[in-house]
Amino acid sequence: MLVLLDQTRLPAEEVELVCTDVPALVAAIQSLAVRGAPLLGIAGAYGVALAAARGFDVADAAEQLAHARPTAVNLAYGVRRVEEAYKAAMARSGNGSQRAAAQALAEARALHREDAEASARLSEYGNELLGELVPGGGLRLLTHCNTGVLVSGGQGTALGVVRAVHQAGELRKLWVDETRPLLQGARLTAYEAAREGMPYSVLSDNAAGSLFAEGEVDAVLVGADRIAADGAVANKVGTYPLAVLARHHEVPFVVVAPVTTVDLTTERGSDIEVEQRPGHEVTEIPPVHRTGGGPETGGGIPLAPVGAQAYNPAFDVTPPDLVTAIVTDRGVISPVTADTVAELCSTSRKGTSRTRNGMMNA
Ligand SMILES: CSC[C@@H](O)[C@@H](O)C(=O)COP(=O)(O)O
Repeated sequence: MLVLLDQTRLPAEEVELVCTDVPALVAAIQSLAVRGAPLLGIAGAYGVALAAARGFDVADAAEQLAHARPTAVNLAYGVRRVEEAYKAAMARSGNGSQRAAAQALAEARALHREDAEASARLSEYGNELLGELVPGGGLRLLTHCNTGVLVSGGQGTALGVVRAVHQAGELRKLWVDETRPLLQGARLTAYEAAREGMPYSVLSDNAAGSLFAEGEVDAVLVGADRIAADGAVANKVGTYPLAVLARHHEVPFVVVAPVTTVDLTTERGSDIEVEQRPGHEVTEIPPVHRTGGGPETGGGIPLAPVGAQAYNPAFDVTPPDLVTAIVTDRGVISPVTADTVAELCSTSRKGTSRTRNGMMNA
């Protein structure tokens, strides 16, 4: 079985969600009980291992899991990687499905461990980059959605960098966008920031403009769900307006993501499939415990007339020219162009990679 922390119940309760089969895990992914690009990859990987261990149809399980949500490329990456390991082990051992199941689990664990290692490098490189972009320390950082330990095998992506800045004694303020409609910022990032003792404030998403105008933001740090070959970045809806604000106010806009989030098979940002979610997430305040209420409602407190139509994309796409830098576990991409993305992706994991201004990271 797979035991997850149910993120829909945070910060009120820390409740475990036990998945004993693939449909339960698919439901957990779709309800955002488990969410965030790197964690989706890890969960998908373990989901395939679970299917193998329990004797389910692994190809069918992989298909269901890979398509549970469309935007975060890490989900399909994790699923397909473990599926391939299982298939290769089956081919080697004939009918030895137990051995193949063990191989699938080993592959999921390897992916989990690699994500933790990648996140440590992201924190290090991101912290270094901020030191260059905003010299002098005492940083006021703005972030969107949730990108910390809750979504990673390690410290996370953007919030992992914030944590490194905080541990270095250089975080003056973390501005936490509430991240409507599902409030991953107010519920989850604030939960992590509080546990870490960070100085933070939650703001409504539409207060970000006045915060920039008052000169209160030194840099924006966000994660990514998919980075296209042209450097466009899909991330939680509300990221693109922050990038526009950052450009207008001449504030660095930095994306932090493992290289597994770069999808060279998606040529342009406009090719990225953006998940559309149910309207009731916008038109209702969600109940902590879903009680049903029919197809038109999510069982929450109505904010709009029942039956109101809603526009509810889960993500938006920020064009590369608005991105100051992408911090990856292989180094920093800046400027962000199709060429610099391709160059970074072509470097070997253990090799050196060019970073901004020709500097090198080990
Ligand atoms: C490290 S997480 C990067 C992204 O996955 C994160 O910013 C995000 O958009 C998560 O969206 P969610 O819909 O909560 O899964």
